[in-house]
Amino acid sequence: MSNNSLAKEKIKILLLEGVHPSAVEELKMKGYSNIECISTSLAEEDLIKKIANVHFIGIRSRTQLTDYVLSHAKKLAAIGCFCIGTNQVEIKAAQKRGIPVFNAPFSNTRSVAELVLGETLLLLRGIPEKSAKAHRGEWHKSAAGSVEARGKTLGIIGYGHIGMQLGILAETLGMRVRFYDIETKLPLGNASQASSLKALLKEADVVSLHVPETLQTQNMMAAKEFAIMKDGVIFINASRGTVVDIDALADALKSKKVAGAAIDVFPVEPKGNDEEFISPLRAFDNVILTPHIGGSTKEAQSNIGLEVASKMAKYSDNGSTLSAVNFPEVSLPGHTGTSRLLHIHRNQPGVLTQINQAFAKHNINIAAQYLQTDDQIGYVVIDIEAQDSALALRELKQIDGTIRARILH
Ligand SMILES: NC(=O)C1=CN([C@@H]2O[C@H](COP(=O)(O)OP(=O)(O)OC[C@H]3O[C@@H](n4cnc5c(N)ncnc54)[C@H](O)[C@@H]3O)[C@@H](O)[C@H]2O)C=CC1
Ligand SMILES: O=C(O)CCC(=O)C(=O)O
Repeated sequence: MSNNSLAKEKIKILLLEGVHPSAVEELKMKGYSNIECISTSLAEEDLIKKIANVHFIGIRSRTQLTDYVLSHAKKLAAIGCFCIGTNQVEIKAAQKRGIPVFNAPFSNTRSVAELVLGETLLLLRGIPEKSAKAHRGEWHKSAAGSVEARGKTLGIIGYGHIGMQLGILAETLGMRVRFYDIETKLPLGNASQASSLKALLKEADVVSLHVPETLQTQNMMAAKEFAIMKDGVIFINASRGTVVDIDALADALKSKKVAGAAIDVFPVEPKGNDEEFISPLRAFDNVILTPHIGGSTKEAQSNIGLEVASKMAKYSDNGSTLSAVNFPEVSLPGHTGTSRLLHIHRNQPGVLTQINQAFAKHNINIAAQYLQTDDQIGYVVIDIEAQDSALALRELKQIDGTIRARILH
């Protein structure tokens, strides 16, 4: 966004990847009309051209907002990830440019948990394989290898929002729930925390992954981990594709170590519905393959649209950064009769003192001031008399450590 206040109709918003229309409705209701919607992600060179002119961008999981792409986003004020995962954005690169990133941390939780539970039931009965055979005209009526979920152990790796929700649903079927997490977590229902990943893998009949993509979770399921699992284990991944070594999974399926799997996310995913999906897992009838649709339900998408759009509008309207993933969180009251200025700076000693001294020098009266910092940046919001705003902005831009300063309105 330019450094000065911009009329709402001039604020350009780009929504990619078929973000739900509820987002557009919400933005329009808040007075934003300059919205472009594109149903796919964009190739890097197209993205770079588009992003150069927008103030807000909304994406889902496919658009890669790298440091390089963001270096072309000179006007960008904020990023909305219309999903849970934010690994597709170089978060630190956005932060160092003073760009907050918002997401929807809960809106598709239930959808993922329901899908995983359904897949668990189907895989425990060998349904994908039997169904594939029936499609080819083969009649495979047999109880061999088919078991009930009741009494089986579900091992959840990553006991966050989705893992917890899944655990509760699985208990209603009579499953025993164990989980592994790097944090000590309060178990819901009768679930209990395993002392180590190895301990969990040894005892689970069904292993389901619900961790974020991080350096630590990269290939966290590889040959060594499959070897520890029970023979005939069911394996589910609806977290991120980078978490599982797919070749190791293919080997474990070939050797029947893994009796069935459901995979929703892949190390490399097609950019759009017209691109071929390539994976060694296509060879297996006992693997449910889904095109990253864990969170793709009407309910989830509609809620996500509303949630993220309202966070972007709130930031644009009054500077609130509540629940931004890379920014100091400031929840702000509205301001009437004053002008609001935002100042984003590197977190170094003395910035607030410099600001207050600069304002005092010109007798600029501060009606309200809010400051939050994290380890990297500081975020100050200042309400002043409207007539002082241009001068105040000039002063803010001179402050040592400034990343961005602008007048909201
Ligand atoms: N397939 C799909 O469409 C969807 C996929 N997702 C993916 O699912 C992931 C999980 O979502 P939520 O449960 O909402 O996230 P969350 O942040 O609530 O929970 C993640 C949990 O994983 C734990 N964790 C992190 N690193 C770990 C490690 N190395 N070992 C064990 N535990 C670890 C965390 O402590 C936390 O408890 C998201 O990050 C996203 O990538 C989310 C929604 C839809
Ligand atoms: O629905 C999407 O586009 C992505 C869902 C997802 O993986 C997430 O919310 O992290």
